[in-house]
Amino acid sequence: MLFPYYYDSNIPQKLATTFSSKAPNCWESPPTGLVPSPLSPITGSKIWTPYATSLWQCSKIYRLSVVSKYEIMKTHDLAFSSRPKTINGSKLIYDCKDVTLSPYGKYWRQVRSISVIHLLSNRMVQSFRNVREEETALMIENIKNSSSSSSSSLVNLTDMFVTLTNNIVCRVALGRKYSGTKGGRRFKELLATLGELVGAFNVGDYIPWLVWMNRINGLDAKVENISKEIDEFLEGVVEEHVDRSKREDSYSVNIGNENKHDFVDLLLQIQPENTSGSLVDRDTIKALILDMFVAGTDTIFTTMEWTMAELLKHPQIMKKLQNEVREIAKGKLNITEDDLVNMHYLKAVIKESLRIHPPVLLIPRESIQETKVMGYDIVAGIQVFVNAWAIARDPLSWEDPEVFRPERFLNSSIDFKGHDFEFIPFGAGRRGCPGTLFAMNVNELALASVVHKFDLSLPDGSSGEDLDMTEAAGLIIHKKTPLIVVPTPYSC
Ligand code: HEM
Repeated sequence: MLFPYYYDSNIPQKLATTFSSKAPNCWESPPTGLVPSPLSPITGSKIWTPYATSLWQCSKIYRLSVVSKYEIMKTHDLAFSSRPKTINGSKLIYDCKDVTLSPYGKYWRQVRSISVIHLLSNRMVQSFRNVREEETALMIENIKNSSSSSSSSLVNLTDMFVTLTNNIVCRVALGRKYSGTKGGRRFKELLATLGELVGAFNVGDYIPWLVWMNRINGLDAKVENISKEIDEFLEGVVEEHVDRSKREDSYSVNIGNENKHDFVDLLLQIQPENTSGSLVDRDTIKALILDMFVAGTDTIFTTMEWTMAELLKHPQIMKKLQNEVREIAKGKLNITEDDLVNMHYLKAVIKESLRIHPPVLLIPRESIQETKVMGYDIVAGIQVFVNAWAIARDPLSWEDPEVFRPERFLNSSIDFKGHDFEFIPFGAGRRGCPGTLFAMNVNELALASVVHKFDLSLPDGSSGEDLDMTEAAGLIIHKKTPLIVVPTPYSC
């Protein structure tokens, strides 16, 4: 007989970290911390929940995840290569026609490869270099202007990072910025709500016959309104591109020529070839655009925000980074991407930030076939959460895991590319993040430019130790409070 188990190392994270060293080796004993949810027989839900009654059991759940990360993401990567289809995800993202939420299969392979070829490949990412450099220079100018125009010289750095990432993704995906327009500002707000709703708990996913409750508690109405507004905005974007393409004489891809064609242009080019049973229909185009915003903007600005917060908390690390950046960029007005190649400490700082503050606790996977994990039979359709947060703070893999110490990456080959399973902020395997290169290019340039151009301090002379490092709840774990700083321009 097959028993479904639900591996959840996410509950409760901090407790689990504290007690993990006391956990017995779960290879030797059955994972008693994982038992069927007492509700399962009543609800008929396929998901069985952890039923931890003691701290010891919590720690066992955690240990299990430490071992099973290889099992899930390497040994049985194919078996766990799908995503659970949720009610909110289906309603908000065109029936999960995007890359992130679509179930494993031919369609997912096709849309993932389209997104990589037309936006996320090394070649495409390099071709957007001018966009990154222009937008970063603009952000630096804005920081300078905001600090001089406000009497208290305070600057909301979180806002600056949000605008930067939004503008970059808008320019490369949609061909222009929308931040100055009313529609663009509303789209930004809608994306924030959409992010919350995609990750929000929907009782119908777990207890299907209680789905009616969403009509009473207002969730259904909220989801419908948001998806309608987002669809109107995206329709407008696609129509604008269709009109433009009709006017252009030649409609060939020209990556070398200042990205004459953006992501939407390229998606529209694919569309006519597949008229019957088209894989890339209008909804797919809108879903893929949305995917790039949902997966690509918050994750990037969150990394910048946490990195900067840790630098403010650790002035010696900030100084060491500034010395590296200012030495390499000596005599230059602006940092270019060529300068980044030799900024080894910068790369170590960002890695350490991703280790201690991974922006995503990994998106759930779902089993597509019967498989045996660690001696346990798992049926198809079981959700699995791999907790990147807990894994990257595991004392069995990391010395002083709670300490922010970039030096640990300096003489180490450990990278985030999905081969070193103690550090997987971008996931691993078939469903690993395809936007890693895109994200790191934006992150490195922005962070290096800020520390190059400014000395930063906290308002009212407060010290880094006072900085609020509380994490906000949600799919993307950003800082609960925005990062407000006092920037003093540094004369290069
Ligand atoms: C620091 C920035 C980023 C982080 C930390 C991050 C993290 C992740 C993680 C953890 C996953 C799930 C991996 C798994 O299940 O194994 C993922 C998936 C994904 N990411 Fe990212 N990501 C980042 C930036 C981006 C960017 C910039 C884009 C695109 C513009 C992007 C597009 C995607 C997509 C499309 C998927 C779904 C892949 C699939 O299911 O096949 N990400 N990301």
